[in-house]
Amino acid sequence: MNRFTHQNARQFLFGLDNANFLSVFDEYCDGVLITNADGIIVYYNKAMSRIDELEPEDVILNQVTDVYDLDDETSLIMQCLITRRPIIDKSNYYRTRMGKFANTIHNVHPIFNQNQLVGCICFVRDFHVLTETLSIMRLPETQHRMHPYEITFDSIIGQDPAFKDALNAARMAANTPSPVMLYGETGTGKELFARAIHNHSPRHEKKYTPVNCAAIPENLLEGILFGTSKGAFTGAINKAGLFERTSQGTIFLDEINSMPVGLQSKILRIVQDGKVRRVGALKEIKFDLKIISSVNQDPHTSIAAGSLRSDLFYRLGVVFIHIVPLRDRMSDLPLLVDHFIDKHNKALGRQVRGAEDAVMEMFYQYHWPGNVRELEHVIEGAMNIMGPDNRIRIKYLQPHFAQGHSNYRTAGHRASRWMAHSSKSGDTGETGPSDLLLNKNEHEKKLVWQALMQFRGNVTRSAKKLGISRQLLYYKMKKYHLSRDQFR
Ligand SMILES: Nc1ncnc2c1ncn2[C@@H]1O[C@H](COP(=O)(O)OP(=O)(O)OP(=O)(O)O)[C@@H](O)[C@H]1O
Repeated sequence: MNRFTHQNARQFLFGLDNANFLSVFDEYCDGVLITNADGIIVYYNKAMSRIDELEPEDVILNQVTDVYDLDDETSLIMQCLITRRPIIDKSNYYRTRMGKFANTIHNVHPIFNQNQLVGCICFVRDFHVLTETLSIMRLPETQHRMHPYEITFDSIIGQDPAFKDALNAARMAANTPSPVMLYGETGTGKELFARAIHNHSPRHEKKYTPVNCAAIPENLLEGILFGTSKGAFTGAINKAGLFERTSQGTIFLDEINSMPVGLQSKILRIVQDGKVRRVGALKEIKFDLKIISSVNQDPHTSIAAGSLRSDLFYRLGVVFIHIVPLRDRMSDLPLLVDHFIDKHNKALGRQVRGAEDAVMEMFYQYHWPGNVRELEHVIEGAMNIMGPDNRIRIKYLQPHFAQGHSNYRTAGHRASRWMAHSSKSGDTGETGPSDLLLNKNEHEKKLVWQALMQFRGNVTRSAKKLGISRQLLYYKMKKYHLSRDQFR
């Protein structure tokens, strides 16, 4: 018989006077479990007891590996104690020794007392609710502020040649059943492309299901995608997965390179067979879907790193579309800025006319790690605080953007595209400190380049911006080996 109580256990771990804070956890919404340095459970709250369906009295002062059907390798608590490092947001699928299965997210932290490891504290969030609903799909971004059905290729802004190629490829692929893989950094518009493909496809009246593979715990993903069958595991119910439920529509597997490789092989098999089998079921069910997937890392790098199966890449990347990052299509900046000002004018009932030159200059010089999404947020943020003014000015930019911009410049990336261009054209951009003429030329070339970039090679508008005649601008372009086509 277990003769220990909570109070004994607290004393066991921390000593009498230091354990009063533990009462905070008694009613805490998530499970909380504390062990000593040997993995002996010394605290176990009510939420934990509900998740495991075990009584604290049966658990406290037992070894973790005796309570759960886990060993030193598979128990996150034991791993935390062995490595002495925290384990953050790790999904877990475990079984208690009494046979209860649980789907959880674990956060486990080692506890040190004067540099001595004395135990660990484990916070456990129950994901049972998710398995019940099986509807963990990512909702389309609210920022679209456009009904998803309204997203067409016309709502995707960009004239850059590589970007237009991507749009054309997507437009053509919308009419075929072949899978499409979108590759682009965060915020480049992958979801927008996926939605436009669906809306242009013959399947547009059927369902469109976006699934954020990175956001769903590994152990739930299989059931969510393929469905579950009663008896597959304790508590499992008959439920169709998203492949089945999207019948004849389009499924968008976002960030497929974050999906566990084991599950990637299953996806490959079912895509090849055109049939899906619910977890724990014998019967296979046919499906007919357009599959769009996305990767946010160069697939060849992901394959080399082992996070993407090459066979899946070749299967799903039949049509492979690269969406270029914003920093590589800066000629689209004016268009995008106008588009977002217009969009937020409508949303906020404003009449903002544009951004002042200094803002555009700043935008050109920035590297936009968050791509178009970041640009939109910067504009929206400014429009929220500019009062009745009708131009976006530097003072309205959010401090974090100004900070990010300044960090980027201080890190030596100033006008990186400019520098890249200078070195490409054989001009290193380096000037001796006393070489005034060279410095002047360098500065002039930079201004010409920026104006042409801003107006996408339009000489009349660029000359006007620079305050010089068109003839003089042509002369300067010749002098600096710049052609209009470079900026279109
Ligand atoms: N070319 C574009 N034209 C208009 N809006 C765009 C464009 N590209 C992106 N956006 C806007 O930027 C935001 C982010 O786009 P989206 O969610 O499609 O990016 P993503 O590549 O899927 O990002 P993540 O990988 O982080 O999910 C959305 O609000 C979208 O409307």
